[in-house]
Amino acid sequence: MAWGWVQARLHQLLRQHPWLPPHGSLLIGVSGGQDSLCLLRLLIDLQPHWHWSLQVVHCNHGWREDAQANAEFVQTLSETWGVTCRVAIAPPEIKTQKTEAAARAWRYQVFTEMAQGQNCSHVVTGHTASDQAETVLLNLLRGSGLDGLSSLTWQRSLTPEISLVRPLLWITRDETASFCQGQGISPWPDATNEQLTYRRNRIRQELIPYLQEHFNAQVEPALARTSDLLQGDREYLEAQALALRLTLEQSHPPGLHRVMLGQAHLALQRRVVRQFLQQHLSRRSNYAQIAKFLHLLTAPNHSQTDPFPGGAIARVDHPWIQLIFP
Ligand SMILES: Nc1ncnc2c1ncn2[C@@H]1O[C@H](COP(=O)(O)OP(=O)(O)OP(=O)(O)O)[C@@H](O)[C@H]1O
Repeated sequence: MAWGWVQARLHQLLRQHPWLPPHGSLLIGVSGGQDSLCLLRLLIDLQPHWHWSLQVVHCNHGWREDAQANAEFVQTLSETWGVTCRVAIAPPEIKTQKTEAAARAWRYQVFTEMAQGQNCSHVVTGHTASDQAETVLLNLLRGSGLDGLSSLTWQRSLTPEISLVRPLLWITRDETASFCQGQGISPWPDATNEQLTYRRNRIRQELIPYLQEHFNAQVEPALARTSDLLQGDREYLEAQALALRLTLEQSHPPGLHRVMLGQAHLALQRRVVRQFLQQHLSRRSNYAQIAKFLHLLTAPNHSQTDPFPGGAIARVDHPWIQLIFP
């Protein structure tokens, strides 16, 4: 098939960025909606040039009455297009819980385990600039910092061996819809997208159209660009914070040198503490937890925090702030 501008643009992008290497083994997450069908079609069109090995995974959450028919649609279409498709069925707790967060966590677990089982080095999803714009707005309204505003990245690690790649962050949902229409592809309608009960859908269906009409017709690519710019800043700050942490960390008991940490800029202090807590408490800390740790920078000797989740406390043993486990 002759390439149109969408295939050409993706091909050019992948030549500029080594996200999906030639001969790579790609596992493509396909819901059956317009974005992931556009992604699947594009990767199939580009495959003869890149020599990828392609497989599809569909996650059946079992939430909707048409879930089984949706799964069969993805399976049949993939196989018609010559790509093997595997369907994962959600465990009962996902079916009953019905929260977006639980469903997403389960999906990423399926992606990771299936990629490991099928020896795939890359998982590919169909997130678009529209998803990125919605994520920026959602997180901005929650009071996120740089990290939340740049969370939908082009690439991140699922495991040390497996990357998650989102190569459609440059295209909007309207453009994937036109692409599908132009190719004669009829996506599976997702009834949950129509419900305004989910905050993301309200942003998609009410806030973005309002912003497009009254502020910026190109608000989706504009917010996607904001996210992209911030991604670069975040990577830089994280690298600086890591380098600093390594110079002021002791391991037994885990601690940070508070005099040296106190001399750093607040932006770096917050990141160093977050990295430190994440490493030793094995969970992400929030703004309040980081603030109470930083409070110890100037507190009297032997001051301590109340317990972090899991029971550990931080305590000043000058010149160190140490983590003490129960
Ligand atoms: N049921 C599914 N099965 C397989 N892949 C899926 C499924 N749902 C979503 N995906 C993949 O994830 C992409 C984004 O979908 P969607 O925006 O609905 O997910 P999300 O929950 O917002 O994910 P994220 O948390 O990563 O933003 C899709 O283009 C597709 O590649």
